[in-house]
Amino acid sequence: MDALIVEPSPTYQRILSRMLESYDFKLTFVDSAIAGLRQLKLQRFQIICVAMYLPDLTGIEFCRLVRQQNAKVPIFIVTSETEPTLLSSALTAGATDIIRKDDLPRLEESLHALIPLGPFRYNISGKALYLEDSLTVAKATDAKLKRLGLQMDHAFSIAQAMQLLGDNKYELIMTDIVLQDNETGIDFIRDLRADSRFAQTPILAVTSLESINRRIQALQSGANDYISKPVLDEELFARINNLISSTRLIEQLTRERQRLLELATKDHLTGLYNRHFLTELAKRRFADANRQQTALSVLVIDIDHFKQINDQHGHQVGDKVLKRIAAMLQTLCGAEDQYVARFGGEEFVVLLTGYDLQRASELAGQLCQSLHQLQPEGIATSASIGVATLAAGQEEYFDEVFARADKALYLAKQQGRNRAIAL
Ligand SMILES: Nc1nc2c(ncn2[C@@H]2O[C@H](COP(=O)(O)OP(=O)(O)OP(=O)(O)O)[C@@H](O)[C@H]2O)c(=O)[nH]1
Repeated sequence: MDALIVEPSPTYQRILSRMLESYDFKLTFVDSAIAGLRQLKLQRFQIICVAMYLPDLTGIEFCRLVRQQNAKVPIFIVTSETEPTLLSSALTAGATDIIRKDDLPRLEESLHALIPLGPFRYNISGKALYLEDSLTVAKATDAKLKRLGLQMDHAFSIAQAMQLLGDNKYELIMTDIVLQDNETGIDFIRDLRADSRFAQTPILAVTSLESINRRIQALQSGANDYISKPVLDEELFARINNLISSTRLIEQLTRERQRLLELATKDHLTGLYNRHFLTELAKRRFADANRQQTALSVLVIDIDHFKQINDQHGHQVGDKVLKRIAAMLQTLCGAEDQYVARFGGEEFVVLLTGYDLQRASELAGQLCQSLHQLQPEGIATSASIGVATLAAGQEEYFDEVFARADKALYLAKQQGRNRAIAL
C-alpha cells in the first residue's frame, strides 16, 4: 500500500512515517501541494496525509483539487489548527478526517477503520494494569488493548496501582514515566521488582520519544521493554504480544523444570525425597559437618512386618499405609535442618544436621511412638529405627555413619522391633 505525505515539517514527516510504516505503507514525501498533485498524476495512493499550511496552497485547497480527480482516496489533514470554521471547510472540501497534531492516535483509529489489523493475529487474553495520570490517554489505551484482547485497569498513582495489584492478577503492567505529585514510573518499576509477587510480570514503560535517559533508567530499574509516545498501535501490539508470550514461555519452562526436578529428586509414591537425592545431599552435609566440626545424625527407619500388611490387605492398601507414614514423617521431620527420604520399599532415612546422638535418639524414640499410634488405614503398625551420629569434631563420612545406623536398625529388629537403637 502506498501513502502520500504532503508535509513540509521534517519532524512531522518523521512522526507520520513511524506511524504509517507500522501499517506496512510505502511512503512518498513531498513538501508542497504542487509536488503532491504532480505525484498523484504519476502514481495511485491508498491514503494521503496533508498539512494544513503548505508553502504554496492550504491543505483545504489541496484537498479540493484532489477531489476533482479522485473521489475515494482517504485524505487526512494533519494540523495544529483548532479553528472550527476552518475545520468544517476542510471537511466540505472533501477531507476524510481532520487529525490534530496533539491527537495523532486518532489517525491510527481512522486507519484501523480503513485497514484490517495487520498481518499478525494475537492470541492474548487477561488483564493489564496501566499507571497513567492522564485519563484521556488511559481511555485511548484501554480501547487499543481491548482490540488486542486485554482488559485494562487504570491507576492514577503508585498507591492506587499497588492496591489494584494486591487484588488482581495482571498479565502485563504498563506505566507512564512522568507522573503527578513527584512520582515517577521508575519508582513504580523499582517497587514492583522489589516485590517477589511481581518478579515475573512483564513491565512495559511508556516514555516520550526524546527521553533516552528515562528509557535507559526504566530498563535498568527492571522494565522489560519500553514504547515511545506517540504510541503506534501496531508497535504497541507487537511489543505487548512479545512480552506476554515470552513470559508465558518462561512460566511454562519453569513449570517443566520444576516437574523434572521433582521427578529427579522425589519418590513418586510418597512425594518424599528419593534415595539418590538424599545420598547426594548427605555427602555434602557430611563434608560441611566435618569441616565445621558440627554433629550430624542419621536415622534409618524400617516398618515392621510390612510384608504381612501387603499379604493381608493387598498391595494397594500397603501403598496407602506407606503414604500415610511418609506424610507423618514429613510432618515430624520437616524442619529446615531435617531431611526425610524414602530409601526404598518400606525403608526411610532421616538426615538431621546439627543433631548429636542424644537429640537424634530422643527424636527417634518419639517417631517410634507416633508411628505405633498412627494406625494407618486402621492397621496396627510399628517401626524399628537405627540411629548413628557423626559427633562434633570427629571425622566420618555418610557411608560409614549410614552403615552404623543400618546395623543399629538390625539390632532393633533383633531385639523385638518397635524401638530405636543408637550405635
Ligand atoms: N505396597 C507396597 N509394598 C512394598 C513396596 N515396596 C516394597 N514393598 C513390600 O515390602 C515388604 C518388605 O518385606 P520384608 O523386607 O520381608 O520386611 P518386613 O515384612 O517389613 O519385615 P521386617 O522388616 O523384618 O519387619 C515386601 O513384601 C515388599 O513387597 C511398595 O512400594 N508398596
